[in-house]
Amino acid sequence: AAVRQGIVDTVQKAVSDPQVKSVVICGQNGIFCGGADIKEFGKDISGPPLVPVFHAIESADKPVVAAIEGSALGGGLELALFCHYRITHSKARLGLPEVTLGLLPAAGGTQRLPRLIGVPAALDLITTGRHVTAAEALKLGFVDQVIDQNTVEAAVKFALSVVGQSLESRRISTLPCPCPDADALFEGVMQKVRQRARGAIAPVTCVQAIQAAVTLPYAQGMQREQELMATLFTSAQARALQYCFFSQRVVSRWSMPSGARWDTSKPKPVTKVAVIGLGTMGRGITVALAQAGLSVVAVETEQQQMIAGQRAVSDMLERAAQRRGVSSAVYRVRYSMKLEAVADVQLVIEAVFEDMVLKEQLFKQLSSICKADTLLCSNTSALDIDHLASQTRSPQLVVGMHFFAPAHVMKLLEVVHGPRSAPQAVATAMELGKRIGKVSVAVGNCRGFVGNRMLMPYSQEALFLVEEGASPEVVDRALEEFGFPMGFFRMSDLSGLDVGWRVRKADGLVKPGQMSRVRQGRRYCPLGDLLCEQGRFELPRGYRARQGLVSRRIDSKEVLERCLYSLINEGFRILEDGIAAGPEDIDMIYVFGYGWPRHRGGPMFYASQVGLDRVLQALEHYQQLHPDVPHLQPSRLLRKLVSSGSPPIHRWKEVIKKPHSAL
Ligand SMILES: CC(C)(COP(=O)(O)OP(=O)(O)OC[C@H]1O[C@@H](n2cnc3c(N)ncnc32)[C@H](O)[C@@H]1OP(=O)(O)O)[C@@H](O)C(=O)NCCC(=O)NCCSC(=O)C[C@@H](O)CCCCCCCCCCCCC(=O)O
Ligand SMILES: NC(=O)c1ccc[n+]([C@@H]2O[C@H](COP(=O)([O-])OP(=O)(O)OC[C@H]3O[C@@H](n4cnc5c(N)ncnc54)[C@H](O)[C@@H]3O)[C@@H](O)[C@H]2O)c1
Repeated sequence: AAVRQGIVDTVQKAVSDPQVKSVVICGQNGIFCGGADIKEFGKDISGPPLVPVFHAIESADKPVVAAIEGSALGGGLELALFCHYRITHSKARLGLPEVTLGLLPAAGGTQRLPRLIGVPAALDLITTGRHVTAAEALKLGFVDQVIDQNTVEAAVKFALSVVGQSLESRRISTLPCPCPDADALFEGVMQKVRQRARGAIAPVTCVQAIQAAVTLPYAQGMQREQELMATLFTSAQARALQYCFFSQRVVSRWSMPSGARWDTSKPKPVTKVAVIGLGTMGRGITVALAQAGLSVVAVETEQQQMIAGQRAVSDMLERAAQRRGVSSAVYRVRYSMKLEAVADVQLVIEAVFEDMVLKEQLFKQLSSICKADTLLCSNTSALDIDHLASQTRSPQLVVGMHFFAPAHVMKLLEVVHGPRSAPQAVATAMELGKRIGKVSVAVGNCRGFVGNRMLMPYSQEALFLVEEGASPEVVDRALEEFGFPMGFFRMSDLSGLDVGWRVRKADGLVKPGQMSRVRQGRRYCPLGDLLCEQGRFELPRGYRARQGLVSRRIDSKEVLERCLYSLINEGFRILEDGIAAGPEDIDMIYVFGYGWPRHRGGPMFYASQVGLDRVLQALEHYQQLHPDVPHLQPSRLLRKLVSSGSPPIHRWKEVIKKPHSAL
């Protein structure tokens, strides 16, 4: 509000003062403007509205120049689009990211950008919300000059040089918005955007707003933009997406149950890293590290794997170099079949088979080969980090760095601390994650950590539903309509059914050829094991007949409630155990690592929106029907929150109060 008032007052003064011949609008401290203050949304918005004053800028009879440094995003770029000229520093980033917040650019962005750069380019920028470099903005035609010098000085010089020149062609509102074959274009775009949006409404509404720029005169288009914004502004999806924006920043301010925190723990400098194992994960991790400019030593003991791994890493780095327009020689990766090659690195990431005996042995070896202050990290999916730490001479320097496949693409990194992990070790792993572009979340040590631990009840429910009569397609369809890119069964097929099979075998759950539906004292579905044993895919019908199970019709409501609420229930247990510091940590893990639809804000935020009492009631209902399924037993924390009146999500920590560590 204060910035808006400042703009209104100053623009009015500058426009009406005859002494002023031209005007430059700039930001402070090297940043033009990040757009509207998202924290104001959802509250009563005070202060003056911007659009009328923006129009006063455009209709001024003296040149107004935007001097863009740092960022011009959202309302910031819209302000610049009302200026007559835009001078931009080469390092600036520009864009209309409102769609990522569940909104549309409502200060004229949807009506003005297409007039300036054409409808197809505007559709791309506004429906994806992507940020572009100054060079791309120049190429697209929405900035006039890109410079490397002092932007404000250059803009002032330019503004003085154009005094007296006609501004007619510089007023975007007066430009036409040509779009040949508009109907066909919008039909095609709408179809693509709907598919990509997976249920998100903002991208679709952005297309409708841009269509108004083509079909309506400017003033009516602006009116339509406001009406469409009003439908998004108070939507649950906008709330969820804005929660994600802030949560992504909250999780970087990590803390440990011991009280250690991000702002009191200094990371160690890391320049040289080793990756052990060049399989699926080791390859992606090597690429992610090398792309961030780190020197990497990759160790693999199997000749064939070494050849295949080296080729895969080189190909990925070659493509990355082409995209960046540099030589692949900038990436520093050395390969070795001997573990001794890692002797001088500052940090090791182990990515060998998921086998505790193998990992134990490797950590013992690493502990004697590496320098005493080397950080030893494991990419294990679920194994006990503390046990691995106990194999080394410096257990305080052991943490989990749990990447997600493909590791050079997926944004999530779980940094797992054991009871003995030093705050500096956690700080170093978190900092390294940030450097390689990951959203890093610090979590406690337990089986499966946060993400995979919550996935267990979810996957079991998916199988139980098939036992009871749903087809795998019915389960997947419900989950995909909810917004997951893939349902449980498609995802299992893709990652390989044998992955979970091996984990269940290691847990002693698999009994070859046996059909018993109770294992280790609780309900169990052996369908996945039977598929692996027999290499067959159309099992459920015969299996149900042999088990004497009567098939029933299951609707998508039950699929969602059982799969999602059991996953959420485990999330509450994780909070209770102090494994995750807060609901934001769980939500960011699910959004960035497990394809949870961002416009639903993550599982814990979703539960808060559905209503905690409704989640509790549903769990109690299913628990009564399935008393042999412990994960349907509502967690104590969920009950406690409901009996405390279901406080909003940002106040849950007050109810959790003293999170105790289960370690
Ligand atoms: C700007 C960045 C690129 C900077 O990145 P960097 O990595 O340097 O830093 P951080 O990301 O860590 O950020 C530092 C700090 O700042 C906070 N922050 C950043 N941006 C914002 C922001 N826009 N608002 C609030 N706070 C912000 C961030 O949280 C950090 O804080 P912390 O406490 O954690 O340290 C990067 O930050 C970035 O990308 N920011 C977001 C940029 C963005 O998305 N901008 C778009 C905003 S939406 C917008 O601009 C809308 C416009 O179109 C204007 C619309 C006009 C208003 C219309 C209102 C009409 C209402 C009609 C409905 C009527 C309803 C009815 O009828 O009822
Ligand atoms: N695949 C996934 O989706 C995924 C996701 C997250 C975490 N993880 C975890 O990452 C680890 C690796 O998984 P993966 O899928 O990459 O396995 P993988 O089978 O694809 O690769 C493992 C590699 O390690 C090599 N290796 C075995 N012993 C070694 C040793 N002593 N020294 C050097 N190399 C050795 C093997 O030859 C193989 O190339 C596991 O702990 C797994 O649980 C996997």
